[in-house]
Amino acid sequence: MPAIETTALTKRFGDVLAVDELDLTVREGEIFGFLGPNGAGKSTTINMLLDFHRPTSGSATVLGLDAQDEIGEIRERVGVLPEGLELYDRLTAREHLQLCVEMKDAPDEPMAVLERVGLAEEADRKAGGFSTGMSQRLALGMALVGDPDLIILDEPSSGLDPNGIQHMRELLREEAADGTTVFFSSHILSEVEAVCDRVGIMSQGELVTVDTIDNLRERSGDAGEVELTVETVPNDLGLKVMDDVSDVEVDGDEIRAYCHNGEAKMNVIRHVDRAATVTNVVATETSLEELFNKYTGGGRDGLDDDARELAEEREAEAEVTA
Ligand SMILES: Nc1ncnc2c1ncn2[C@@H]1O[C@H](COP(=O)(O)OP(=O)(O)OP(=O)(O)O)[C@@H](O)[C@H]1O
Repeated sequence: MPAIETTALTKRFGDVLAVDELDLTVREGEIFGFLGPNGAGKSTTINMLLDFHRPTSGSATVLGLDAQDEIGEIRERVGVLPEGLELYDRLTAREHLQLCVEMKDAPDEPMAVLERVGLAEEADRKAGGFSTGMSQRLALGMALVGDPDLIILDEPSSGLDPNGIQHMRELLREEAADGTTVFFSSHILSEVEAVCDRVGIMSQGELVTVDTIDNLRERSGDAGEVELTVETVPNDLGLKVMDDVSDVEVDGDEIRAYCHNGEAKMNVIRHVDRAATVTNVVATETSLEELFNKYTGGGRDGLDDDARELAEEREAEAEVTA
C-alpha cells in the first residue's frame, strides 16, 4: 500500500489552477522530496492531503485512508510540519510538546523529543521569544511525537542554520531507517539531494517528473563533467568524436569534457590516459540545481518527454492568447 496516493487531484482558487490533475504515488518507507519553484502547487497539495483544503476534484489517500473522509485517523498516524506553523507565544517548548503528547495520547517524554531536535536547553523558554530556526526545531519535534507512520514536512529547513539543516537531515534518516515514510517539500536542493530516495518535481501545478536523482541525471542526458590535468595536451585529442561526449574544452594543461553518462566519463579518462601523462582527475555530477532548472523550464535542452510536451503545450497556449 502506498503511503500517499493521489488520483487526478486538482485544486482551483478562482482563476488560479494551483494543482492540476496530480497523480502521485509515494511508497511506504521512502524519503520523498517534493520540489518545485514558488507557486508550483506543493503546499496546496500538502494541504489537500491533510484536508486543510478541499480538492476541486480528484482524490487522495494517505496511509490507505481517504484524505477527506478519514482525516481523523490520518492525523493520528501522521506527523506534520506545516508551512508557517504558528506557535503559542506564552507556552514553553516543553509545554508545546506536552500538548502534542496529550493530543496524540502518545507515550513520548517531551524532554527526550527536545533533546532529539536540539532544543533541550531551551525547554522552559516561552516560544514567543524563539528565533525562526528554534521555532522550526520545535515544530519538527512536535511532528515527531507519537512515532508517526508518515511525516509530512512543508519546507522543514526554512530558517535553520547549516548545523540545523544537518541535524534535521540526520533526524529524517533516523526516522526512515525506523520504517517511517518521509514526504517533504523543499527549495534547498542540496538537502533534497542528500536525503531523498526519490524526488517529484512540480511546475505550474503539474508533476513534470518523478524519479531517483541518479535516474533524473541519466534521463536528462547530462551526467556531468570530467576534468583532467595533463603534463602536455596532445595535438589531436580525439574526444569530440567519442560517443556521449560533448563540449570539450582545453584550458592550459586542463581538459574538460561534458559527458552524458558515467560510461562516457570512464572512456574519456582512459582515452586521455593513453594519449598523455595525467596528473589529476576530477569528475563532477550534474547538480540537482541544474536538473531542477531543466525540468521547470530554466533550460530547455535535456527536458524529458513529459516536460517537453508540457512546455510545448504552454507555448501553444501562449500563442493562442497572444
Ligand atoms: N488560499 C489561496 N487562495 C488563492 N490562491 C492560492 C491560495 N493558496 C495558494 N494559491 C495559489 O496557488 C498556487 C500554488 O501555490 P502553493 O502555495 O501551493 O505553491 P508552492 O509550490 O507551495 O509555493 P512556495 O514554494 O512558494 O510555497 C499559487 O499560484 C498560489 O498563489
